[in-house]
Amino acid sequence: MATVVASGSDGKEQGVETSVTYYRLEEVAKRNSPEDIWLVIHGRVYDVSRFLNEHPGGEEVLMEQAGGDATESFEDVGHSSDAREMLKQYYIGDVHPVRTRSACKREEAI
Ligand code: HEM
Repeated sequence: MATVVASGSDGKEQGVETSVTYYRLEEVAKRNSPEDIWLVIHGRVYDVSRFLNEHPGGEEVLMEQAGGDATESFEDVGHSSDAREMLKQYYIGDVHPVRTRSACKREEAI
């Protein structure tokens, strides 16, 4: 009796078709209060509102980066792979790849 193991040879694993929400930096910048705080790390947007008082590095450092690009400070700390894994829980979308007028119009039309 042979056992055939399907190993996703077509490469269509989950995640391939998922849609991404894009946020403009202007939108992210508004989320800078302790109740509503977003950060950008490596072009991805994270809503860390519910993580503020759980962050082992304290809430102050997150507040300092609120609404902005925290990539450099995140990397400077040398966060562990556990910390990087945690990012997924707070991921809400990507930074809008293009900031041209036509791209914005296209987005509004969707
Ligand atoms: C959603 C984003 C973040 C997550 C999930 C996160 C997670 C963590 C975790 C799990 C630790 C414990 C140490 C480790 O495992 O590396 C930590 C420590 C720390 N984090 Fe973050 N962090 C985030 C963003 C930031 C940002 C933007 C800063 C900005 C400066 C920062 C500064 C620190 C500092 C200073 C420590 C303490 C390091 C130490 O005492 O050794 N973190 N963070």
